[in-house]
Amino acid sequence: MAEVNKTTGTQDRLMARARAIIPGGVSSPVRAFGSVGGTPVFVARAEGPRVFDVDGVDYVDLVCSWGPALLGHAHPQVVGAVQAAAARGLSFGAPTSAEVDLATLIRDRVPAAERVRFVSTGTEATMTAIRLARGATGRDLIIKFAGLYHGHSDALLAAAGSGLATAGLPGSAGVTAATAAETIVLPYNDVTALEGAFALQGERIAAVITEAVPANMGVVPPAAGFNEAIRRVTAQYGALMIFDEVMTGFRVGPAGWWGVEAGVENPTYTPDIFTFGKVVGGGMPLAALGGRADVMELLAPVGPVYQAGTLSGNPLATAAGMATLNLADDAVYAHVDRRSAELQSAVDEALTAAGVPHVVQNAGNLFSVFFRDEPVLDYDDARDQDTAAFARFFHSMLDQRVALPPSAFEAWFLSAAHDDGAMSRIIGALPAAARAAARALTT
Ligand SMILES: Cc1ncc(COP(=O)(O)O)c(C=O)c1O
Ligand SMILES: N[C@H](C=O)CCC(=O)O
Repeated sequence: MAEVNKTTGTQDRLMARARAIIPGGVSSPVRAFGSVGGTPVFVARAEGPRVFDVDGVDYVDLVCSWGPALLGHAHPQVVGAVQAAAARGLSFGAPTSAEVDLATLIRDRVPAAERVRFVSTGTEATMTAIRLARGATGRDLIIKFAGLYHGHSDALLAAAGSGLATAGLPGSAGVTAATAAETIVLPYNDVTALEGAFALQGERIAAVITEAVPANMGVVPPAAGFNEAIRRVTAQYGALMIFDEVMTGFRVGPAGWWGVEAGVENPTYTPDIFTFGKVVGGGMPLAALGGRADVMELLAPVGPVYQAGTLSGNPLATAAGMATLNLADDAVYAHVDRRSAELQSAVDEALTAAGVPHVVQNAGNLFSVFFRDEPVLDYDDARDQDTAAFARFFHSMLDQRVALPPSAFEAWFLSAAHDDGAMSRIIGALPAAARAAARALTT
């Protein structure tokens, strides 16, 4: 096997070429290693729990394409379904039976998604959900929570998590003051702030959008009753509840976080609109929104809320999504849950042994590690961690051929393909990484 070469050679030459033609060298900022330093790993191929760089070095992958690879990379049946679809044509710009089948499968798993519309990215799904809520209510304002990320549409970039949290940015240039003024940002897990915002301007608020479980400032589980409180307050004021399951949908369980927390049979709460992405497209560009029939039927061509997409419902993407959801049975979720619990304990043990302040937080199989010793309840807490210690931890893991998300603000992802071999490499790497983090402690 090739030696790891993290500072010279192919990766650095590629990054130099990339920077000269692509801003920052990357197609999405969080990949750029900006907060951890060093050169990003250029991936040539991936299989099961591993990615292989352009020099042929393999890494056990805890990024999993930021969530979609629930079954592991290049699952033969998923790849086969995509190949078969490709042979029939790449894109038609016309309806297909595969879209109907996938929409039906989504509704079978999440019955509250009474109607489903396909788009290509999570950003489009949440952007459309906001427009739909405004169209349904005739109101302008929306509420989002600080540290939560819903993609990069103008309305949703204020105090956003993910790449903005990683770079320490409060929002984005290029968003007009008028747009920003229509987004109210509240602290997460704070029912009093939510009730206060509605008491002040409830008749102007179209929707509250929330991640089912925030996982873009690290994983911050909703406090008991918080999602129910959003449902209660929005219903009281005639606003809609948009439940962003782009990250959690079909990953934390067959019916996403809603299935885990509210239950599918007699749900304790039911959002008006759900957004899905990542796993639902099986690694291809596909996302969706779904929800109450009367609200969803406001979308064009039935209703007055316009939304469209040349590649929406693309046949390769629907084939990948269909194959993935068909394979994602109870055994897959049980495996990912078990591996996640195993890894959480091992990280905790290694960091404790090295004397590194930390807290491991999870919601189902979704988890992340904060380099601080107090629980994280909101974005202020999440930002109050030792990111320098994380950077050292990250690079030690990478040197030992384990690829973590290159940010202290992202979740770690496992898959059904993470077998004993993959787990033993990860767990074996943890003590040295924890000692490296200990040497970097700034507090
Ligand atoms: C919860 C959540 N919503 C929306 C998005 C946006 O999805 P996409 O990157 O596909 O636009 C993401 C991830 O990027 C996400 O994690
Ligand atoms: N946290 C983001 C999505 O969930 C990371 C993906 C990206 O923005 O590139």
